[in-house]
Amino acid sequence: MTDAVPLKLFNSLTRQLETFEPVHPGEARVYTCGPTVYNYPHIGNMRAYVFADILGRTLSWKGYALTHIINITDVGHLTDDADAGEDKMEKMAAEKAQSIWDIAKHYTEAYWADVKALNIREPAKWSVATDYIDEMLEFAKSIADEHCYEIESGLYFDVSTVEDYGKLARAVTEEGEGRIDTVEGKRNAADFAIWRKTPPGESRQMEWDSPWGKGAPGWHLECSVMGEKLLGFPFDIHTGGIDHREIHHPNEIAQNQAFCGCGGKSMSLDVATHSGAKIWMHNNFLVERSGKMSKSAGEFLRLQLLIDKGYHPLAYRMMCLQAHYRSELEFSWEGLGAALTRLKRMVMAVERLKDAAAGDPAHQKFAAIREKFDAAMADDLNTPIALTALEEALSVKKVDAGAKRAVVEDMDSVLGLGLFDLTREALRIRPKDAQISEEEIEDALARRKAARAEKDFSTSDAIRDELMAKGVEVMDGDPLGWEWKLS
Ligand SMILES: Nc1ncnc2c1ncn2[C@@H]1O[C@H](COP(=O)(O)OP(=O)(O)OP(=O)(O)O)[C@@H](O)[C@H]1O
Ligand SMILES: [Zn+2]
Repeated sequence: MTDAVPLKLFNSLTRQLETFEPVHPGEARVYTCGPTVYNYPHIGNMRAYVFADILGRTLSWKGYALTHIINITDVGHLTDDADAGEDKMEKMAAEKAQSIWDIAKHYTEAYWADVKALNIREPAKWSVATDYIDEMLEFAKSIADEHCYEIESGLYFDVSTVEDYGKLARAVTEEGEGRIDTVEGKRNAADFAIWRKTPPGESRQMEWDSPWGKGAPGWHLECSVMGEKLLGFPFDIHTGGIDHREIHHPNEIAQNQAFCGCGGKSMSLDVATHSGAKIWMHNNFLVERSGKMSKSAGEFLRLQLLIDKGYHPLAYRMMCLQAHYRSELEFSWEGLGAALTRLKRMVMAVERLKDAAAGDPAHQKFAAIREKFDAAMADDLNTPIALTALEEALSVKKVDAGAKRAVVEDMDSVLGLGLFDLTREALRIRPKDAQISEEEIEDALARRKAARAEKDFSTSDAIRDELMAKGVEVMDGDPLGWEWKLS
């Protein structure tokens, strides 16, 4: 743990790097927009949580007492973020002819499995949107008179009642009108529903009574309310994917301004605390050659697919860390393979340290490397550079193994690769469609080893060919000690 270099983070609201100064001394309170649990998360979604995890780990490492909240959206997120379309949860439940609660449970558990596999730390709380309906109604009531109006489809927020609406977004003012579906009776194109009424004659699986009739809360309201209830306004940092910078977060900010009573036209958003959170951070997208990875588009890449193809999930975490969170990252299988190899090398180097008792991380041989690591993380979470510092630490020669272990463990507590829990064997996953089991491979390799020991090279070669025919390539003298791979 170190606080040598002050932590600087990029605030999307001011578009500047800012030194982190906690609202409550010694504490860090972070809210992360969580998944909408209508489907499996794709690996692009998981990039958002790897990023939030790195942020949380860095704050802990810098010595702040962290309270991290990630919500689970189980109601209210429409198929179009800009306030149009159907509720994603209702739609999936109808398609699958299942209850929304079952859908939510299934996909929340699937998301948690990915969280675990990627070494993403558990937040202080997973706040589930439907557990906060009463609080949402209270929040909505408190801003309704001054900032909202009721029309047939629901209670709408009038964005012209707050100063600087859309400051966070880069595109809304130019594109807003064209992108946002018009709803009959809306005063401004960017106005959004904070309560959606159930249309007459219809019933929804999820609906609650409200002063504006039976219905369901708007997605933006949910995050404002859970952030306020669990962390208190203002809290330190609000995170999400870069798409949230355009609509979801500007709308949250508008509600927060209204709630804080600072929606009056004289209050500018330059006073950071009026937006509910001091710093708004956004990770860029994981993209495919064809564009942004998205599950709405049909086929998508799940973490489980990577595992089925023989890639350890932490290879994907490594891939994420190799890019800065604010850069786009293009997914490719080659890139994932390279990330796996890099992880393997680290795991092999760490294997030699496993027997050493952790020593003094302040050993002078590591001083410059530790400084580099700290400077990288403090520079808006520059994980690509931090990874190289970790590799440099691993390659320091003729040094006390205990000191090296302590330094590496400390760095890994920030990067979260779990190097001391991984083994070479654990990293070698047999693809699901492989024709041969791991035991069969190991057995063949043992027979081959025995044959070679007896200088029976024809048997040894025959076993190699036999394995090759089953898609397994024997790798004699592989510098990574891999022994075999699937060809
Ligand atoms: N391709 C991507 N790369 C990185 N982050 C992403 C990507 N797509 C979505 N996100 C982020 O993932 C998080 C979870 O999003 P959510 O569960 O609401 O999915 P979604 O918006 O319905 O997904 P999709 O847009 O793929 O249909 C959000 O923070 C969102 O900004
Ligand atoms: Zn949110």
